[in-house]
Amino acid sequence: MEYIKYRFYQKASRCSKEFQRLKSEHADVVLGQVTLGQVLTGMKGIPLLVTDTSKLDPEEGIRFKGYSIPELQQKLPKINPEGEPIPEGLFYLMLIGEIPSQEDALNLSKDWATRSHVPQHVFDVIDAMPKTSKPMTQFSAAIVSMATESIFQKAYRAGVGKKFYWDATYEDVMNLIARLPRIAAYIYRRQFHNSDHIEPNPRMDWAGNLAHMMGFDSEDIRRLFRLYMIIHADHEGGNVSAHTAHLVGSALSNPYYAYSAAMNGLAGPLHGFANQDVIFWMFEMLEDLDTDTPTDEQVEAYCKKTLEEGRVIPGYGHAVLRKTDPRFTAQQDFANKYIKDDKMVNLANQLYKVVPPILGSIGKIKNPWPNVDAYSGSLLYHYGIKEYTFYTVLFGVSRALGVLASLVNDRIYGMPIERPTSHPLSWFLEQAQGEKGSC
Ligand SMILES: CC(=O)SCCNC(=O)CCNC(=O)[C@H](O)C(C)(C)COP(=O)(O)OP(=O)(O)OC[C@H]1O[C@@H](n2cnc3c(N)ncnc32)[C@H](O)[C@@H]1OP(=O)(O)O
Ligand SMILES: O=C([O-])CC(=O)C(=O)O
Repeated sequence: MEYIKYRFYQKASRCSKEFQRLKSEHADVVLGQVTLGQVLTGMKGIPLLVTDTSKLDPEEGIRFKGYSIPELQQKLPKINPEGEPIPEGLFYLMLIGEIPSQEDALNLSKDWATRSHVPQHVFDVIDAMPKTSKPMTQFSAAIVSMATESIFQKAYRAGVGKKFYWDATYEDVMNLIARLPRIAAYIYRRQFHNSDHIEPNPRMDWAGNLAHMMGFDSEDIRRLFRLYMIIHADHEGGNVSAHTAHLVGSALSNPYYAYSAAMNGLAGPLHGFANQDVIFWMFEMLEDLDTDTPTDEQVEAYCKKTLEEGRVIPGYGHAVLRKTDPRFTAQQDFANKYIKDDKMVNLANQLYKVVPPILGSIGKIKNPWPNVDAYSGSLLYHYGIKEYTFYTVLFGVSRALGVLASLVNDRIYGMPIERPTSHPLSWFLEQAQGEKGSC
């Protein structure tokens, strides 16, 4: 058994026993109460999911296996000591629970490079789609079309026993993660560079190779991509993309099905689509105001207009966070360090000053602060990746790291099919007021 798989098995099989023990010995433990308010506002705050890769604190933001983003920037292995850590190290941490050595991270890079061959039919599926289909549509279709390769599906059909499901899932997950950069870059070059494709460089790291295949070979962009792929990788288990992969996977659908479904959720404007929506909205603002350097008053007026039209301010607000997202701060720090006087970066900074008081004054918005999406587009745009309809695909490449590490955990823990209970609206009316009403 290869080293990382063996390390994972050693660690996770102990946790798997704990999971099973809790299930059999402590099933009656009460974890909390569920209020009608929680049911009617998207099940927020109900402790319903077991996810080991990361945990989100409303005030502090995300921690991956206990490590904050600044800690990861210090501790995870780097290729360039002046740069950002490589995402391979974060995947290792989320899967195994330990900060990897440089050698561990580089071995993972090599492992993914050997798994990165994308079957021709996946490219054919992409090429068969009209150019009018959005990059996320192509991404999701490409991923599901790769289910032909699923080792888990074949193993299941062959009658492999439950306790080996994790092994086949692990293989699918590693292959899928290894191939996503090639698929994403293929979509990018097809859509925006006349199908002038660039072959992978098997000697490069996962994120650097993605930049390379998209046509960007500067150290600046590699540094940005490594940061981007780390900060978007996971956000505990309840966000739409992670929860979708977990739910679909719980039916023992193979990882390709589960991750394609997750990408359909990420493509929604309240979730990952916001990172392309932010830059779209910022350009719309500059056009409407007919200036590249609006005053705070002009920006404020435009935000109010957006709200009056019944739209959300993209990149602001969060279902869990109640403070500025540390992923926003990491990107702002990056911009402060490496970027001088850029139009869209300046506007992102200006919005951070102007938007929170406006949203805060409305009253109903629980979090007036920026989330990760408020900054990412400005950075990508600055470095020449101007085709913002593609941005969510980059998010989708990154999110695989956390979500698919969790899927391997799901299978080694032996998690059951997920199946909560539903009731008609009349039942909830009856619970609340003693009578069903007319619905
Ligand atoms: C990677 C990510 O997925 S991060 C999130 C990316 N999404 C965005 O940036 C889109 C803009 N933000 C939003 O729409 C929301 O803040 C969400 C979807 C992120 C969270 O939604 P919720 O948990 O429902 O937030 P909350 O409880 O604060 O919502 C209460 C009300 O405030 C509104 N609200 C919340 N954020 C905003 C915002 N940025 N602009 C305008 N209104 C907002 C909600 O639409 C809701 O209105 P309603 O009562 O009329 O339906
Ligand atoms: O946590 C959430 O609901 C949304 C989010 O920020 C993410 O998935 O990265």
